[in-house]
Amino acid sequence: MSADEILRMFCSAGLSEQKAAETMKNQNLRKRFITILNEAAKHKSLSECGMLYYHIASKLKPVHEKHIPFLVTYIAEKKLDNTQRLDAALQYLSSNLKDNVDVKAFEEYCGIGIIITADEIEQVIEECIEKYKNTIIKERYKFNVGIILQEVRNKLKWADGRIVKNEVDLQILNLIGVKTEEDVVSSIKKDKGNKSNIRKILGPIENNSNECNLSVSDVMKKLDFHKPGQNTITEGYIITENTERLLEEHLKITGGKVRTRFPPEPNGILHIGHAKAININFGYAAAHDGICFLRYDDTNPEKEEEKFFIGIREMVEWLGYRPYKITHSSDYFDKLYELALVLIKKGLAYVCHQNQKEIKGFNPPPSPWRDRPVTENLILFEDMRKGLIDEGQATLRMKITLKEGKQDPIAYRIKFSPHPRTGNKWCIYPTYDYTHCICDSLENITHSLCTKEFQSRRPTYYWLCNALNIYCPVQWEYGRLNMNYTVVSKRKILKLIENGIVRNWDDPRLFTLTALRRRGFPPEAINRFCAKMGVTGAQVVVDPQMVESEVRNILNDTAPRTMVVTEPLKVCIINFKEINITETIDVVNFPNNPERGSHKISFGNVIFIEKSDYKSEPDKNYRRLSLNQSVGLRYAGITISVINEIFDNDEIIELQVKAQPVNALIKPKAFIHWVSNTKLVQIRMYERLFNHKNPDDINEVKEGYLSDINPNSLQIMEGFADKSLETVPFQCFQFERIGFFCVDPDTTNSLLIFNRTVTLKEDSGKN
Ligand SMILES: Nc1ncnc2c1ncn2[C@@H]1O[C@H](COP(=O)(O)OP(=O)(O)OP(=O)(O)O)[C@@H](O)[C@H]1O
Ligand SMILES: NC(=O)CC[C@H](N)C(=O)O
Repeated sequence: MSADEILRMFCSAGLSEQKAAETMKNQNLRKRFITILNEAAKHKSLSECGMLYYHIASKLKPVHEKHIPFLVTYIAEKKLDNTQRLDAALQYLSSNLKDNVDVKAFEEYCGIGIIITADEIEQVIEECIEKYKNTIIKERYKFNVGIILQEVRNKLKWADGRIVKNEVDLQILNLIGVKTEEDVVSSIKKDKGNKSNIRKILGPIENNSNECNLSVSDVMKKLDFHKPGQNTITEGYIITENTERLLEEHLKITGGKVRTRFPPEPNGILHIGHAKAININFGYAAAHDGICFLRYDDTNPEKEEEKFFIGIREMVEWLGYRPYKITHSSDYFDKLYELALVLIKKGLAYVCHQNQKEIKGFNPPPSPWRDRPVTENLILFEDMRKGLIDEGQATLRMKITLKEGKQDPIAYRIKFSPHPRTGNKWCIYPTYDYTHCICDSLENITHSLCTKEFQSRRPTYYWLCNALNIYCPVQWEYGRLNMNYTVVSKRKILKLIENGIVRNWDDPRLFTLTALRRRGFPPEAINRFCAKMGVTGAQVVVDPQMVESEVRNILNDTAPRTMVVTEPLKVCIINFKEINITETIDVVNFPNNPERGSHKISFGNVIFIEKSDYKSEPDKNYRRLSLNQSVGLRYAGITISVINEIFDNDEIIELQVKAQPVNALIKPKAFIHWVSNTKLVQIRMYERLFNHKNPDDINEVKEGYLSDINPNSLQIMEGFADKSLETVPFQCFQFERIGFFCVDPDTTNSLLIFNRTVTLKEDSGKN
């Protein structure tokens, strides 16, 4: 057939001229579409069903081409009559790889024969609209119609999507009338809001975490990942003649359970971004009754240190997760080496002598050693292993040309560095591209979840598993989580430490997990924050307030209250003996929940209040203590009025006051906190470490992030707590009227040290 004839055939199947021309350019699609149309010609159904034929032509995987006549018959007989059923058909074929299709199971899977009437659709939609009636009336055209479409889909799986959508629109219109000008304006606003919405959902990875307070488990249950064993239905998965067998073996080993892994490099500490990865991997497994490995990805020996292995595990456990098993990429070094020999023998890997510079960049020249004989490759690879070739003089490369032009990724390189676990056994170490997929395969991982930047590595991942004929897991990618006003890169944090800007990796101004623990962030707050961020394909960049607000939510319920004065001013009650008050006062730990216990504090003739709670001559809105205004003391049931101010030079150093019991007549405008029998405490007040949102963006901070330090990021104060206050490191308290604070592990017997976790409100300011 001439090109013109083919074009005409495509157009008569219903393609526009432009679509037909595009199809001509795609060699595989063109060929497959012609085959399908020739098959369809036997049924004389070309013009009616052309678009459905095109649908299979564009979606059919090469291994299913043998099923073309089968599918065409179903389409021609109007049994597969819409794209929904067609997609189900393709999905069925991908998950059932046998040559002979089980017709009964197939028809059931595709809903063939199920007829859904317009009346049924109308009725189900009516019920849904009734359910959401109040919200629809309130939100009008801002209401998310997707909720109703999804519910209808759940109830009437095979209803025609277009008919459903039209009916939903119609019923909503009947309920709330046509769009008003206000609806139009607010929907424009909403659209603008959505543009900056960090939780933009991409691809099949979805959840509605912005809906309400979902837990990690709720979010993970909603993710639309494949079920174990259903690898073949995922996009881009490569099916070979071994796939079916390998998947069967895989399912036998796993018992059909979800298996994930969290694979950090033990070359540094974990940060807030890793908390997301931990929650996704451990959380997804837990939510599906599966298991998750903690696998140290230790293939760069010179960067790895024992303390990082320990620190990583500690933080995973601190977030509340228990690995099913702890493994290391290095556990598989022998196996990886054996498989490298297999690859070489298959002619799929070769020893190359190009240096790093030569193979860098886009479209580098092909290696002149690409076609060297297998025997020579085996000898040279053995020389590499024995340390007979110098570092940088040879690599083992995989023979795969990727779409993006990247060619032959490196599998092994020479490094004369001892490994923290395998010592001097190896001087060749496998790369990420070579190691990761094989380790995933050996551990029978079902979902290899990683960040978006690894998407371009997916082809190598799939290629290598298939080249070695081993089980191939499915890789899913999600967006990284980044935080404004901080840096998380290990190199940059190290610089901050070296320059004495922060004290260590766990300095509470950083966003490493150890720093957040030291600052008093409860792990549940971090997990909830991660749940709120959701699992999307888009990179998420948030301000610290987002996580801080979760911290407040948790600490409100868990941190007992106590009174601590951070900038003390001495107050002497001159009529103390007359007021007849007990010297020990019982204070509830949680005022909203008195049954959760109380603690005792002392009261006496000398107390300390905050300097800022006294102003000699305040403005008229000031509600606390002044020369002419009394103030109440929390829990003591008395008010104090100033009799005398005592100065040292210009500074007030003491107040003499008279106390009176609070009663119906004497009701102060405000009650302040105080401490009487004191214990010295050091209080470390933290602010953001950097002034700019993106301190490491050279466009924002010309001189670099080291020049962007907020000079007030740490202020150390000395105050008083009640002498009886007992604490353990990391314990959190709510200091009345000030904020949430956590006991720093630097605390000694003689000095209690607190870190400010967060202020009480996002924009704190006392009146
Ligand atoms: N900011 C982040 N957001 C979400 N996941 C992350 C983030 N950083 C790392 N991860 C994921 O955590 C897992 C372990 O990470 P690993 O320590 O090897 O990463 P990394 O990229 O070297 O981290 P970094 O360089 O930021 O310290 C990987 O799956 C990685 O994709
Ligand atoms: N696939 C992944 O999750 C990547 C993990 C790997 N340790 C890395 O970040 O380099």
